[in-house]
Amino acid sequence: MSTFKRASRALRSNFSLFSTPRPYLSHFFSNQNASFCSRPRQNSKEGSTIDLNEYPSDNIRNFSIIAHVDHGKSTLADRLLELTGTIRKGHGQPQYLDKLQVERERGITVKAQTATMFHRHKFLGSDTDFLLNLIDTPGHVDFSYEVSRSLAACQGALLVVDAAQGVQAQTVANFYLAFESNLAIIPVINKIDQPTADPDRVKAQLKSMFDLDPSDALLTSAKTGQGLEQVLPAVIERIPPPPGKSTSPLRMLLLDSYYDEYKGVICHVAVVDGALHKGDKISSAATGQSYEVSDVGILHPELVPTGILLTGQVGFMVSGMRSTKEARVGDTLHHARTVIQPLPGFKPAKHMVFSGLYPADGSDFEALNHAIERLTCNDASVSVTKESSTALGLGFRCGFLGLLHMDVFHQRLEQEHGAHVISTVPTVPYIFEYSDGSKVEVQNPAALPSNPKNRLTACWEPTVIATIIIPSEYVGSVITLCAERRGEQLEYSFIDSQRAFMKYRMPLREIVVDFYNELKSITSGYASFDYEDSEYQSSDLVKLDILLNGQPVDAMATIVHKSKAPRVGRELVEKLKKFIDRQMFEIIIQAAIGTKVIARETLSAMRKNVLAKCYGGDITRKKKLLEKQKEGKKRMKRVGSVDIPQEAFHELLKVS
Ligand SMILES: Nc1nc2c(ncn2[C@@H]2O[C@H](COP(=O)(O)OP(=O)(O)OP(=O)(O)O)[C@@H](O)[C@H]2O)c(=O)[nH]1
Repeated sequence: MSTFKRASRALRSNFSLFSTPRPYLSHFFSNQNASFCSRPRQNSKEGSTIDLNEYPSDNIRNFSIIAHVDHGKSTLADRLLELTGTIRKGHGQPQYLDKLQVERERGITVKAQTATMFHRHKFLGSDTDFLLNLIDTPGHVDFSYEVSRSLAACQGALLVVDAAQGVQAQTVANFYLAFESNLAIIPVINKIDQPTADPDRVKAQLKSMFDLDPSDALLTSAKTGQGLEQVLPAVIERIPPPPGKSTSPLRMLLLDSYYDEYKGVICHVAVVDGALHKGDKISSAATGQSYEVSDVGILHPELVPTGILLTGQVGFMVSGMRSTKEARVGDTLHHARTVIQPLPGFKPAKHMVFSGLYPADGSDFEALNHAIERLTCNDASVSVTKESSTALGLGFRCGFLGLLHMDVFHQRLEQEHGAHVISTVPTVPYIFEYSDGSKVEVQNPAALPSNPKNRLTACWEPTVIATIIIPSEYVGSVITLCAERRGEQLEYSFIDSQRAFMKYRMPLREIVVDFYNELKSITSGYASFDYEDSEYQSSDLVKLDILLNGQPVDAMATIVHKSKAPRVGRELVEKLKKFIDRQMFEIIIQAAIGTKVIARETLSAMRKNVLAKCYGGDITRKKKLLEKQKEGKKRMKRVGSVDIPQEAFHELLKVS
């Protein structure tokens, strides 16, 4: 029996998810021939005309769309929004719910987004109006925290699988997130319009890996619209209504928040019990602070005030909170002066990589502080502590869920908050033990003394359990890659005749930098990869210092496995030589472990002349080049007497 089946069975015995049809299912099975009305409601609900009292919790369905990257979640969400008349067909903006600039530029979802839709459906023999809350989630492994938070507000999930690619690594991860949250899972085999689509093969995979009944799978094309009419009826019939009690005191879960210049913090909430009205006095279970609700409503998909949110409904609330310190994701909010049992909240985010963020211009520290405050309001999974560096001045040490998450946070700081940032080489959190018995967790290599007073006696590094799914012909090269990255094989099996499934325990630092790219390149893009954190393992680690003209640059220090130190040291100094501009004096670039130099390069003196290639040319062209150089200089950091451009810090990341 496959691991999946075993796990699935074990979990099933704990959660009894699919085995017994639930009461709401019995209706579905006896009404297979019901005629479903999938047209948008004639009286499409607009603005303040929406009366949420018409939607008791029995008429509410809360569901997420989960899938591997690019299997079509956001496109499917678009079609459902159109089908219900929530957005106009051909609104001109594909992946409507991917609103951030970074999401549009990269074509990926990084933030889960909620949208409320209204849909009339023949239920129990009569036309009934339903309120459906759809949450579109990210697919990339770095954002699975967003997925697990979204699932807390749902009773069901559409598990979307590409009809040609079949089950991939994040399909597996997301299935288990939904399964362990005891959600009703509706398999949706999407992209059936593709010439290489093979829905029967995907159905067989869903059966063999997750024990999902092939006849439950919906076949759709979010592109052509084929099969979409089955989706909302399935949501209504197969997903249970939210279980809360309308007569109990108010308890609502704070799902997400963001900062609005005019309104302050806007919170996304799920009302679990009771009801919330505009003007109510509410308290936070986490901080004990009280607020008055100045606005409340639904996301339809923009903010639409309704004055009320009832049991089971998901919407927004404005209450004068000012920062993340007040709007804590996972907090339970309740009416002031009522005693309630707080909701379980969310597991704290586990930070996989840490990096220093410094203002590109040292004097902008306060501006960066402000920008980070605002952005963490919308991304509570980032940890932030102040730190200082001899090379870069005052800045922040931030913990991220992965490198893509770090990159996206960096980009959002620039795009949404105008902050120019230099980020230092990311590191994973190591544990070091000294001869006096003390143990420290090191999130910043610079904090590790190069010549410590007490002798280092042991080091540990974090590991992950990596799941890799690949076409069988690439098995050999993937095994070689994993061995090079110090991986230990835990499982190797076949999903079907064409695809292999492997599990490895690997040091986290081996996979955070460039592992996925390499895996993709050796498998012609066919590999899919996911990981979850695991325990620490003992390791032989050393601190590698970078010195410029004999002076260590703390922001460039890194911790590496001893066996890899000579190669990494050599590559680092070679990269730096390429990226640091020649200056009026000679620069000696060295990599060292303690006092021992292991690599060295020399950059000879000469100032870079940006006009060198500008033969003739009029004065405006020369001025342009000089302006560009000036702009570039703003992004430089002076260490001692050496100017280091931001790209040098970025390039270090790729090597180390
Ligand atoms: N042929 C075809 N292409 C589709 C279909 N659905 C989505 N696509 C395309 O697949 C690509 C990815 O679609 P998205 O909706 O962004 O996928 P996603 O799962 O939301 O992606 P992430 O948010 O990055 O995980 C886009 O180019 C879509 O146009 C479909 O049914 N058929």
